[in-house]
Amino acid sequence: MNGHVLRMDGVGVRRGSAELLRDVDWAVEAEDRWVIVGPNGAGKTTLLRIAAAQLFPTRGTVEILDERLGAVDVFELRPLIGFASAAVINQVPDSEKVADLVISASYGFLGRWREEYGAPDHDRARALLAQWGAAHLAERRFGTLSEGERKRVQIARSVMADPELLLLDEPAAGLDLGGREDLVGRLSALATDADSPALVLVTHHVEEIPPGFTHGLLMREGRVIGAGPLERVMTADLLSETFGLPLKVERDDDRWYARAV
Ligand SMILES: Nc1ncnc2c1ncn2[C@@H]1O[C@H](COP(=O)(O)OP(=O)(O)OP(=O)(O)O)[C@@H](O)[C@H]1O
Repeated sequence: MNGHVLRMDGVGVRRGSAELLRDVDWAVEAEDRWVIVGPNGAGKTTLLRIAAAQLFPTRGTVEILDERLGAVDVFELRPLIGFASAAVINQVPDSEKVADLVISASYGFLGRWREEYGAPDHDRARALLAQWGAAHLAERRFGTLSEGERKRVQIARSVMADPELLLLDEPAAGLDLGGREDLVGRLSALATDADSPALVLVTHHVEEIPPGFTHGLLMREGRVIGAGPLERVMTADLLSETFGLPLKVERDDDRWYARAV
């Protein structure tokens, strides 16, 4: 690989007269841990879906794991990318057993449609559920889980296939304070593990940025407002421009906080 896990140049997405993304240049390297921060409708999920090889841009070029989007079979590429998002998880039938949902990711499927899973697959699925604090949910039906429980299972599933790029779309959305802090801690452990894949996490809240994340991409109205090392982009000026209101930004013990002034 040339060092980039993901590279976008001049990426734009248009739907009718709406510009969902405009002129996005972005590069993610293997050791990077990125957060994408921006208000509702900024284009974060659209950008993530391109990174997940789920959506083709209208303009620009995209390289994922050294393959050019548009010139590669996306069905070969997608199993190398972990993607935890509401859009994926909403397709899971309520009756799906949690352990089966996680294990089926080893072949890039949703639902346990293949039957030839071996003991190592089962062991890995159980270990991942334990790593994300969901070991006790393995035998439950997905439809019976709470929002926070679903998030944990979703992340365990997204790492099952040992991806080279892991994309997490708002993993802390809908969690209570204890659940959020627990998840931030687990994501921080993931971020600081040198064996982890390149990480990209989307959030609306700077308080949810786990320690160990290294870079930030700030988005507003489909454009990049700032991109680079976290300490360079998490400034009051750039975040105020991103959210369209004057903000005060503080850092304490590797966590970030923002409030209106
Ligand atoms: N097919 C479409 N036609 C027109 N506009 C669209 C279409 N699909 C998405 N949009 C708009 O594109 C914008 C970006 O959507 P996207 O889901 O990427 O934003 P987001 O930053 O993830 O938002 P949120 O934080 O609310 O999840 C939104 O304003 C959305 O309404």
